[in-house]
Amino acid sequence: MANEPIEWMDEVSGICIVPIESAGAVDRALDVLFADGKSIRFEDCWLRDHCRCSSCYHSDTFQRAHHILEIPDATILSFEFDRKKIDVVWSDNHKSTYAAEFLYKFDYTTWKESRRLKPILWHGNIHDKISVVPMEKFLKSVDGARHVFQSLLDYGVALVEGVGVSLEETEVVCKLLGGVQHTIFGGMWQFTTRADHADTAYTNLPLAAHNDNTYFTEAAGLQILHCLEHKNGTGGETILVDGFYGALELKKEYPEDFKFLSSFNLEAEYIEPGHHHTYSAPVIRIDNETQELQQIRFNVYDRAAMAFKNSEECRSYYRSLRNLSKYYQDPSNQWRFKLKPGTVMIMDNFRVLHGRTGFSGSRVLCGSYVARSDWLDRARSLGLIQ
Ligand SMILES: C[N+](C)(C)CCCC[C@H](N)C(=O)O
Ligand SMILES: O=C(O)CCC(=O)C(=O)O
Ligand SMILES: [Fe+2]
Repeated sequence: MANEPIEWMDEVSGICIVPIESAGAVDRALDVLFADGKSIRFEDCWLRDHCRCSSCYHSDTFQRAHHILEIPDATILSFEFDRKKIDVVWSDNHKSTYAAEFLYKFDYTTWKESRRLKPILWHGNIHDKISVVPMEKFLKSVDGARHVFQSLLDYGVALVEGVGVSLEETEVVCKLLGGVQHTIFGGMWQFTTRADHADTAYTNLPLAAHNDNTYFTEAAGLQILHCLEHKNGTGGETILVDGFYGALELKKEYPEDFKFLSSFNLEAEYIEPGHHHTYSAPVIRIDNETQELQQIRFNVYDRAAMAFKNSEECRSYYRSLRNLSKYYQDPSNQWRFKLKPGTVMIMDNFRVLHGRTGFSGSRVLCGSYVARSDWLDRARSLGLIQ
């Protein structure tokens, strides 16, 4: 009798329950069969923890009401179901109701898939693929905002044009993206060749493609750059490259190096008077279960001096970083363009690497960071991700 459907329903929200005898306990789990044929097993501990009654769950704050130690280890005494819900009576006489739509979301494969970000890999010039949204639209319409965030989710880059050429106007963009993230560099920053911080960004030297903040426990989520002026000089071209594309090329061609960079904790540091940040983590962060890419933490300049446990580890470090660098330094993988006053560039610092060519003349940029949690919060509120 176990796992035999009692009844088939004719709609996805219809549910059909079968008691199971797994582990010899018919009352320790429910098998719920949905009309589309999907069957999901819910353990009784999960069901009790997910009771949505007003004493178990505050529907106004969306928080559980009980500490995990207070949730009784009760068993299911009886249950009833119809197409829309299951009513459960527990051994301590508590009653719970579970809506079919609620339960349906917890099919593991569907749930895991719904949480997956789906970056579109790119190399070379992607000007025609990314969103270039006028400031007015970004500011005033949900549609405009969705375009910007969708482009960030897909390609890790978006442009907003028609922005007033000032730090204040740029700040409006940064706030709309989730809010200005404060760091040792400030909130909104403006920089030129004056050495306001002990960093090569504040010079006219070239910067090879890199991620910022590899030395923070949590790197900035987005980096926003707006070139306010560049006069009496040349150079200063922006370089962007998809960190995920390079990492996956490495995985194909040098699987050992991919393995090394996704497991070895590389230390990065930032030092200036009064500050000393360091952080150790893999250059390529992946989801251990799905193997999906989560973050690239690549900055050849901000690497700390390190000791290695043996010569093999030391040699792997240099070999794998050089091999990964080849993809990032390959001009055919890069998108190079000149930032113009009025166009704000936004990039996903967990994925896309940025750099610039050396320059002469007076070049002034402003911008800010936005925390990853804050921009994903906006994207989620706009209905673009779960
Ligand atoms: C604030 N501003 C963006 C101008 C500079 C950032 C500092 C750059 C640093 N080397 C890093 O890569 O994290
Ligand atoms: O000057 C630029 O275009 C970018 C410099 C840089 O890497 C940074 O500000 O993080
Ligand atoms: Fe940078």
